[in-house]
Amino acid sequence: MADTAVFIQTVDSSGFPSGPPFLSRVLSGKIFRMNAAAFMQANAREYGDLVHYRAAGRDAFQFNHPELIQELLLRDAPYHHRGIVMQRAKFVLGEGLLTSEEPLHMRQRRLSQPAFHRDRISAYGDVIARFATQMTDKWKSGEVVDLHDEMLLLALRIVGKCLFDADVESDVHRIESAVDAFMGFLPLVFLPFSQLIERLPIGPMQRIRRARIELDRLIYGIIAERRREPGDRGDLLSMLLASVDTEENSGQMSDRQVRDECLTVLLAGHETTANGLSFALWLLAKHPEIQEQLHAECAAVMGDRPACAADYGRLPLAQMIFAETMRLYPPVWVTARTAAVSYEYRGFRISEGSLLLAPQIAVHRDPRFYKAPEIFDPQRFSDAGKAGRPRFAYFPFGAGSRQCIGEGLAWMEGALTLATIVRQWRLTLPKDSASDLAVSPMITLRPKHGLPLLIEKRT
Ligand code: HEM
Repeated sequence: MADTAVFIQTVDSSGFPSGPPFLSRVLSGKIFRMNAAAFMQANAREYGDLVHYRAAGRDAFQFNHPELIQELLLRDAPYHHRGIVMQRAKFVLGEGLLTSEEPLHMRQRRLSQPAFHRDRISAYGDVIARFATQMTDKWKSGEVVDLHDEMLLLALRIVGKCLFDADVESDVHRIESAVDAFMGFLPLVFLPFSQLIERLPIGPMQRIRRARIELDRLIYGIIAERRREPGDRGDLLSMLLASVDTEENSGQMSDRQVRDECLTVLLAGHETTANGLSFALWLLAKHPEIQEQLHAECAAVMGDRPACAADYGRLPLAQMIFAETMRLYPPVWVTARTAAVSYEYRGFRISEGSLLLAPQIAVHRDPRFYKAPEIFDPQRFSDAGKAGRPRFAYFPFGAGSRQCIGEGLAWMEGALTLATIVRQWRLTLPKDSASDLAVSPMITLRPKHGLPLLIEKRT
């Protein structure tokens, strides 16, 4: 049995935990722009469970052990603000759930929560299965298809329909290019004087401003349409609008706030799920034996009919495949905070403004908690496989008061979409495909060059 006790390396001369030298390279932004995930993985391997370095002109602390992750995301949460990427993301997202601080965040979360209740998620299950079937009905056997594009489109349609009862199909390309523009913002955040750069008329900022205008037009359009035909449709937008209507005069929630929440959920709710699904399909193409096991599960549960919400609980292998995929390729690959105050932590001083980083991408591949961590093995998420593993060795949806509000929807989407595809289709890597999947760790972890796979209809 591996030694799983917390290991913090000897303090260096400056009174911090150990960390990588050549700080100037980190400061240059190059590491964060090109290589942040690999950098954090190397830190975890080489410097132990709490690593210190300088990044973006601040002290950065990297937390690499489940016990430390729990302390960071739960116990010490009152000492923290959002990470700097989310703080700057207000430029696009405003004060939505992802970016807002307490007490606004908690109030908005309470208002939004009913739309993500278990009973609502079951109702969304049938929408997921229907849209996934519509997608595969258009596929042609023997073609190589970029399934990342397909997953983005699917996830966007699902979130649009379930949470806004809106058909976003005609706006998909506008939304995607807005997301791309937004991702291009990430490298700028880590440059010195990044707040000044935001105000400059340079290419990436111009693109983001244009994207924001496009997104505003779309969201305010959906809101206006709903105001013309008010009523409770049981979705998130109904809940937000109802609260505007009742609280308008008390000034507690404005139209702008509804826009911020809608935009946040639209962006947070589709790119992550689409990336998770894409990684799962790639892993299934790479592991035909596991793909066949999933096909057998789907055939036993669904026979010749398409999936429906009620199948979700009967597809344990589909769920385990999605779980193991997010272990290896967590769509949110690092969870970040900044210290809102200075505080003592395990004998160290964390000063106000420090960056606090919990990298899923490193902890999920820690050999102390996952034997042969590079191997894709969905059985790690069977009851027996999970037994004895610390809760915070796996946190693809974060934890604590900021834990993903859409987690239930994402699990349902993951399992039902994989089942819909694999029941009828066989996926293989096209000839001459690289044996590794190139990934791009921006705000989310995404396949770098799309996901071209050969799809063949099963007979
Ligand atoms: C596989 C898919 C998904 C993954 C891996 C994922 C991951 C995460 C993570 C790690 C966080 C916490 C961030 C932090 O602590 O700073 C988060 C927050 C959030 N997610 Fe997700 N997410 C997924 C799908 C969704 C979906 C489907 C929705 C909505 C439809 C959604 C909406 C949100 C929102 C609104 C927040 C902010 C919650 C808050 O701060 O109260 N996510 N997500």
